[in-house]
Amino acid sequence: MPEGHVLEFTRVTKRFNDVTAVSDFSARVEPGVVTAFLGPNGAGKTTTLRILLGQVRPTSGTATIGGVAYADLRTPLKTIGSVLEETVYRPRRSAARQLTIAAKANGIPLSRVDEVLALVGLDGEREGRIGSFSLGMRQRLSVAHALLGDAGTLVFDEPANGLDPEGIRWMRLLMRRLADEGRTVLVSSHVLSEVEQVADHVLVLSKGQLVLSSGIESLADPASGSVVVDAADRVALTAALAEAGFEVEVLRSGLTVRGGDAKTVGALAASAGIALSTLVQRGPTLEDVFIDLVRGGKFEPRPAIAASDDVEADAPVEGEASRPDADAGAVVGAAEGADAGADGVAVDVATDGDVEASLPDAETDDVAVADAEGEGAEAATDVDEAETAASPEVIEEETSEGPEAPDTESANPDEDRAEGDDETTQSDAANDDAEAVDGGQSEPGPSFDEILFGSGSAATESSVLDDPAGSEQEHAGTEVFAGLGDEASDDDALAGDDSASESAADEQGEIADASAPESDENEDPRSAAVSSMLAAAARAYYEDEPQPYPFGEKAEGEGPADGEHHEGEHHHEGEQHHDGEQHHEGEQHHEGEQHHEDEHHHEGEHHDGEHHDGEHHRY
Ligand SMILES: Nc1ncnc2c1ncn2[C@@H]1O[C@H](COP(=O)(O)OP(=O)(O)OP(=O)(O)O)[C@@H](O)[C@H]1O
Repeated sequence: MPEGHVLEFTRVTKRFNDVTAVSDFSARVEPGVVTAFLGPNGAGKTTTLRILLGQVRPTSGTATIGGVAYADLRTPLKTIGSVLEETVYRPRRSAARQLTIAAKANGIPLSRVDEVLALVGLDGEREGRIGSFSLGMRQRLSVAHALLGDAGTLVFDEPANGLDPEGIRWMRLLMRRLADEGRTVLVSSHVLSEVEQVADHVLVLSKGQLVLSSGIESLADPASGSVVVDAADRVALTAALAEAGFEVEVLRSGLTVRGGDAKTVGALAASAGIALSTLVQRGPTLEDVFIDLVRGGKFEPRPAIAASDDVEADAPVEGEASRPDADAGAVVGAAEGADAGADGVAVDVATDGDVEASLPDAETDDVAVADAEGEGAEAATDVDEAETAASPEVIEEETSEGPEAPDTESANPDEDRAEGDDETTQSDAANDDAEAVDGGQSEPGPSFDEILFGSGSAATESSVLDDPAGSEQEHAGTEVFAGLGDEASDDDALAGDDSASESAADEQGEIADASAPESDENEDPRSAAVSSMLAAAARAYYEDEPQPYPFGEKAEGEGPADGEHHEGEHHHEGEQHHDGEQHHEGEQHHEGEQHHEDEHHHEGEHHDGEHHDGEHHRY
């Protein structure tokens, strides 16, 4: 079984003309766990991953896989497999053909093609033309490609896109399994719920900067979550809570109260003479954490809940249950958040839905990018076939609005799960002293969107939270980085001249300088791996997972792990995505593997993928 590699990002910065997509990003991603790379649209996740994959040359800094830059890997596909957003394929190729080309280019036994096709559920589409595939099928094909080399490291960029609920679940289980096998799994997402259910460790990126690195278990402090409460007289209950200064969200299944615990809320209701029909203490969602974080740094990592076992009990349930339902409802009270630290902002927190919604504008405009490449690329498209090129991803033209594409799949499967847990824990709690929460003076705290976008105020200065006791476990550490709201940092960077760098960036060879991982100073968040509560939940599902996982021996000669220098292929081979053919080929643009990468890819993908296929996630 291939072993995972440590991914090391050292002070990575990437500027696209006047846009700083990634700013001084340092992080270490460990094997054996699922690390979620979280952030809103435009935060810089894709750019960071592309830098790791040698598709975009960083303006500064390094990104390495097991200490080796992508460009220096001899057999990339055997070292790191990736599923990037909006991958483009040659429409006339069959799935099997596509994978066969990649296998050949990477010295992978052709028998592996059918294996991975079966693994992703496309065995029945072996000869089907990719152009006729649905978005979800293409996504599965991308996964098949990523798994082709049985690599020890897998990178998924918004993998849920295009997948139906079952597909998303399948994807989660797959990631869980890969991590459990000791591989390194890095998955980006802007949909919190997806991450919560499978991640062991979370890296949060906001406006190109790492703002939080934490083990999921450290975030799972039930006390920092919220309370779901309901009563026949919901109006009266809402009023009482609002009056007491609680922030309340009205959801389909009840009211979600932030800033207090079940005991307090129950007591408050009792003193107001309101009979409750539901009272449930929920664990915190990532949203809760972020909100808390910004509100004066209330968030404090919780001692890592040790091992998986215990974890199972609580977490799982909570994990899912906790998700606030897609805002079904209107935010009500808002008033005071616990501490008034934050500046005013609307309070409606929530749900993924919100998150997405808000993104819209953000970075849309910036796109600037590369020029012409698009076309060239396209042209190739059809031409294609020829296995010549190998690049799998072709697309059609580029438009220019890369980044913003509308997100199709927002589809959060879980959306509604909501607090299905309404197990009514009727609390009659007689306690009267419902100290109505901390004063009602509060000002509304910032919304989750604000927090992530930093639009509002927010963030404190990088404060590093202590590691929860006993959290030395690898990933248990939690670090909160620089203020989310700081835009300053970025700006400085905006050197108009970068353009030069861009174009220059193409000098393939260098993309991702091989420079070994320079020891980055301090920031190396994370610590070790530990199974989180949520991971435990995922594992639970895992049991039912129907699909076999045909990895195993295979591949003669492909040494998994080190990936480094085994065979003799050059990095240039461009295995990255699909085929693993050299960049020199001609698909460059399309595929985005080449030098010109930077812009190309993005553009290509975005445009192509998006427009044409409508699969985009961006806004
Ligand atoms: N080739 C490019 N040329 C110019 N700007 C770019 C290019 N690629 C990305 N950007 C900009 O860099 C920023 C980060 O984009 P990136 O795609 O990395 O974000 P993301 O976090 O992956 O977003 P999403 O969740 O929407 O995929 C955005 O402002 C985007 O417009």
